[in-house]
Amino acid sequence: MLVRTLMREIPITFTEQMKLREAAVNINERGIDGAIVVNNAGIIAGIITKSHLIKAIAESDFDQLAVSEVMTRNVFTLMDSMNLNRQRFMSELHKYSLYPVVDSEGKPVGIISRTDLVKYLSDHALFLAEELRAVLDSLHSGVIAINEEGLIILFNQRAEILTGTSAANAIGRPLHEILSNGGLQRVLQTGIPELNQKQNIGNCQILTNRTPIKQGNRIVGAVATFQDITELENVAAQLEAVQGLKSTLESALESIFEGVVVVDRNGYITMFNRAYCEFLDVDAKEVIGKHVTEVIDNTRMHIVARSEKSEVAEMQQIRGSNAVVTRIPIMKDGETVGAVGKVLFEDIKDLKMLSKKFSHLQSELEYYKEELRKVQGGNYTLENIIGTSEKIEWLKSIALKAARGTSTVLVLGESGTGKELFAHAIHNASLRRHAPFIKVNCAAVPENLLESELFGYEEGAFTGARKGGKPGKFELANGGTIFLDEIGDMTLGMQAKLLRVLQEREIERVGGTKSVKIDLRVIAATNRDLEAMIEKGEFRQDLYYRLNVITLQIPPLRERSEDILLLSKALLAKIKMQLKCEVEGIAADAMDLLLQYQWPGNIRELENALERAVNLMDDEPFILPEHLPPQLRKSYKARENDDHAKDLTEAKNDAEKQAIIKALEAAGGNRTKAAKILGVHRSGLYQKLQKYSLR
Ligand SMILES: Nc1ncnc2c1ncn2[C@@H]1O[C@H](COP(=O)(O)OP(=O)(O)OP(=O)(O)O)[C@@H](O)[C@H]1O
Repeated sequence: MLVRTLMREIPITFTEQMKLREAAVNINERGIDGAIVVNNAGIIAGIITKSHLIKAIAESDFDQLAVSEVMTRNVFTLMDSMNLNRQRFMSELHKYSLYPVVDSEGKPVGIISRTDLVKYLSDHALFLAEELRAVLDSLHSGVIAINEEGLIILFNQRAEILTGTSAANAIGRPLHEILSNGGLQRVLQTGIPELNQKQNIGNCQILTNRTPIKQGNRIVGAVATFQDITELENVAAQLEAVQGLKSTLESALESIFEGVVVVDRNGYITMFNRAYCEFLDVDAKEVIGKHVTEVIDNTRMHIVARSEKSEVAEMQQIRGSNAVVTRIPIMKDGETVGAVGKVLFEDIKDLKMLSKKFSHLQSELEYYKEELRKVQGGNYTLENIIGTSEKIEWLKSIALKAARGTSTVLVLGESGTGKELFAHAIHNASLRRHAPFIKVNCAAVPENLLESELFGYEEGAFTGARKGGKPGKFELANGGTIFLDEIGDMTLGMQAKLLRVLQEREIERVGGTKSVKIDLRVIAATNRDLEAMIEKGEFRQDLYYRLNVITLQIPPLRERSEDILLLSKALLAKIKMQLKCEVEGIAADAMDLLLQYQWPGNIRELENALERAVNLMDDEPFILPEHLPPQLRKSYKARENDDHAKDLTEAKNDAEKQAIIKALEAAGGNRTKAAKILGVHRSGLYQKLQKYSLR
């Protein structure tokens, strides 16, 4: 339109029009998409292709226009490529000063004066330049271009943001002053594009494409586009982490033996592990995406996926098995977004088997605990005390009563009669049974160590004292029972200290300065005659009274021969288990020997005799007399020959018993008075009363 208007406004002669038409036709015939260039006077100045024309205008300084020169240069280039006669064209150039215009199809559409052409094109080009600038600035990518000399000629807004440099500051300056990375300079030199290059600009991760700008084959600059991929990289890193986690979880779920299923909020399966696939004989690919009710019988997963309540260890009939399952809702931001289900046991039978195995293991554990207790010094109860004799039954009943309280108990009796056994049994029948039972053998600990053994010591109390000190047995037994065995062997000095503990119920460590309250029950035992010791000044009477609150006088085995049979059987069973041997029992004549023997070593001696016998046996099923220790056989013969002596002892015992009964009658049942009548100590009378079962 503009061209047509211009044509009308520019006066042109008919001849000129003809000439122009001729020239235009020439161009048209050659099929060039371009324009004939005429000068101010309408003389044809040349022809120009559209692309060259735009370039020529872009490169021109319109204020000091040298279009004709530019055009001339381009025209010559064009003419050369078109094989046109340059001479002829040059002469035409002088004749006309007009610019004809052809359309994109090469048809001449008018003429334009040089001034108007320049004006038109310059208006148009400026518009183009502004439009281009707006486009470049709207790009999310940074664009930087340099010219042949490496000077920045293009720097869009995004490049300003990325580099923190304004375009005004950057344009015209060498690239390296703005960017440390010399990639663009390299591309300018090599002409080789560098695509998808990662680099850091400031804190941003940038993806760069660098390409050379070419004119023909000549590199006239280089352009780089920059894309900020920091966010993308962060997202990618997060995605990678999530992917890693997902695959770890998946492989963990795959490798466990229990079947696991995961459903979304609507009950559609999103995960189904290998174990579940095997259980149901299905393929994971087939079931994922299906509704859980289509895959698992009697499932409640879709219900749990909408609730907030877990269902733990529920029975569920799946493929004819009574499976045990657990269903747990998956919560996200306080909302249920799905559920995870787990088959704990494919069949309840497995659970039963497991529970059987468990109880088996538990009983094994109990067995080992029991064995350990034995190794650690026995843990007897009243039931372990064998014997049905009246004396033993009575003692057990007293022991039970003593167990209910906290009073000190004194256990008297010959060696091996079971004093320690009773001490244990009292502790185990008492409320203190879960607290420690601490035994101290007063005869076994050297005198100079007994004090620190019982009371403990503070650090630095004496040379060789352990760092940090050491608690004594009293402290260790706190809350429980301390069993002072062989109390008769304690020195008078220690007796005084023990008395203080019993009175004040507090102890002080050796080398310490503060007292510690203790709560314990004391059970003392001895095979010595404490009263005789008191008389000789070897045992403190006051301590004796403190200890002698409840006394258990354990009878020697010879005074309860009715227990020998039972004890022998029980002890033999114990020995058989320990030695892992087969013995059917004790032959009658061997049993006679056991029954008649006086057993100075009491039950310990009986146990040893039986153990010896078992070791001496060959293939005999029963213990025979010859397996028993010689002293038993000897004493049997001696006894046969010594019936009179036996009668004498019995007669003596009978007389003693009668004398006590009479004294008690005379004293009206008052034991202190009776003891005085008999001329014995009160405790001596008590012992006799127990001996003759006179209650
Ligand atoms: N009534 C009983 N039933 C079963 N075993 C018994 C009985 N009495 C004692 N024994 C066993 O006899 C052995 C000696 O018992 P214990 O050590 O209790 O005697 P004691 O009187 O404390 O001996 P000592 O005075 O030498 O310390 C132990 O092996 C114990 O198990």
